[in-house]
Amino acid sequence: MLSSEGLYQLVAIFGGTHGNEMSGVTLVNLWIQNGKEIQRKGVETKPFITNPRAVEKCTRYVDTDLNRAFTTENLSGDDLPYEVQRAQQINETFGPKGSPEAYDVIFDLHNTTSNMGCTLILESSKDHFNLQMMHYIKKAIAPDSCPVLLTEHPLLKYSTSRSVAKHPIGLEVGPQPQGVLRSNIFESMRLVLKHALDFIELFNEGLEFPPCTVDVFRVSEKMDYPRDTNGNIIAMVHPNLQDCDWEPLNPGDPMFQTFDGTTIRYEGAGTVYPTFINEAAYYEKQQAFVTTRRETLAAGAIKKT
Ligand SMILES: CC(=O)N[C@@H](CC(=O)O)C(=O)O
Ligand SMILES: [Zn+2]
Repeated sequence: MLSSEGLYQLVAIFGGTHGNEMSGVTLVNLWIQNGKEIQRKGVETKPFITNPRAVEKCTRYVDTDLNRAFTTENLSGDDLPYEVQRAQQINETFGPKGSPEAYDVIFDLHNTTSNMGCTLILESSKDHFNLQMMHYIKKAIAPDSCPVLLTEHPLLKYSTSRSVAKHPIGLEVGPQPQGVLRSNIFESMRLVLKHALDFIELFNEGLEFPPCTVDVFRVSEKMDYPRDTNGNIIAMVHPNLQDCDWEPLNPGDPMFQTFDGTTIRYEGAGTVYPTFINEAAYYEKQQAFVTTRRETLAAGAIKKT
């Protein structure tokens, strides 16, 4: 049985890791003013704006993407774009990454322009605490769905802000345009967070969570837009694929549509489940969507000692 020690859980809620993703920015600012909604017995929860300059400018970042900046080199380096300095400060306050002093749990609140609904992002298939939490949230939110995206991948994994915590959890809710607040998206993010904090409180009170399984979508392949030799995009996401995050894409299915109306089809080996379809922030990352594959993960029992 996996267990955790200590009198209380140290929890942080990050908003504004991307300054134009308004649900997290707004919720965190709300909770900085009045934290009653996020208080739980035996849990210390700190709401925190991770990239205040980007929030001020309502832009994803100022110099470089903060949610890619938490690499070992960055965290010890000293040439320093704004977001790298910020990464070092965040690592000091909420980490150090990989150390016993690090925060137990960090929720990092994001919005996407993709039609992903309310997605939980898991970084490790071996994080039984997070798997148990996600199992709890999925049950609490049913019949609404709450897909889990597993970003564990030898090449596609990236070094997130939340990765300084022992148990990093990304919350990705969409569709919502950059710089825009939509009440439905805001409220669904808030509700998932409520269930997540309830889970931590129950765990902290000594409740035992029996073994369980969690269905996840594991990141498989990054798909770029078709481009000409100058790097310019020559096709758009096909209308049959647009907004169809988490739905099966089979070999032969339409994937892109060129400006003269030609269909480009998916030619992979088997069925995949695309997500982050047409995410605005990923044009600069040469990514039209990612494919995922379904998997069932097992979580062992957990109980606080
Ligand atoms: C649209 C967006 O910003 N998504 C996040 C996903 C994550 O937090 O893992 C990112 O690319 O950093
Ligand atoms: Zn984001």
